[in-house]
Amino acid sequence: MGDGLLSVIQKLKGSPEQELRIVLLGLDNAGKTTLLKRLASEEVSTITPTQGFNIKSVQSHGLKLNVWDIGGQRSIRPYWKKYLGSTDLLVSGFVSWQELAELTEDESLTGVPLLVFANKQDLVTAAPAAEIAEGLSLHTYRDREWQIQACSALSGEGVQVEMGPCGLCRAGPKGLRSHPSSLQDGMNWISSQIMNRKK
Ligand SMILES: Nc1nc2c(ncn2[C@@H]2O[C@H](COP(=O)(O)OP(=O)(O)OP(=O)(O)O)[C@@H](O)[C@H]2O)c(=O)[nH]1
Ligand SMILES: [Mg+2]
Repeated sequence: MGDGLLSVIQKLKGSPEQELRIVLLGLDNAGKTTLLKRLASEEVSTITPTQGFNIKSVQSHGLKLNVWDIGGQRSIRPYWKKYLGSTDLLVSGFVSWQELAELTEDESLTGVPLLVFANKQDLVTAAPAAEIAEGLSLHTYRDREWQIQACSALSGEGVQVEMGPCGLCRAGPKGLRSHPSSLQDGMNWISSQIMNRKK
């Protein structure tokens, strides 16, 4: 973690509690509920498909993160946009670039940072984060901060991280770098993004 990020987090610790709304969106079976439960340090072995939505409040670096996990089944997708109002951060994964572009065009998401979790990295069949970033055309997102975070929500482990134009972290020679605990780093990134927005 860079010194800059660390100092932002340290500043956060001394500030009064702030509440943030984070929305998790993605196709069914992507692992959103598993990620939500992992973030809340809950058991992740018995999770069923989400019919509507789940909300959990997670404390991170003195921030209260109200995380909304929206079901990704086809029948629920038409309602996704109803959940976007007052969003501070959009977390996504496993949507097509068209779906992501359409979602992020929603005016309630103007300038809202985007964190993409490239989940299920424990599976040999998982697409690498760089491939997902390319598939989603993340490099074309110039009007918002974005980050792609490879992880396994099941194990809580992360593999690699690549960051967008925010400059908090420079990509390595292949556009990726190893990272020991990317779920936590994802939360750190969220905290720093929000802090910057609230300044
Ligand atoms: N191998 C592996 N399996 C995972 C991972 N994350 C989630 N899963 C599994 O994927 C399945 C779907 O996970 P969910 O968390 O229910 O997925 P979801 O995105 O909430 O799905 P919907 O609620 O239908 O939108 C479950 O069987 C999880 O155990 C992961 O990182 N690795
Ligand atoms: Mg779910």
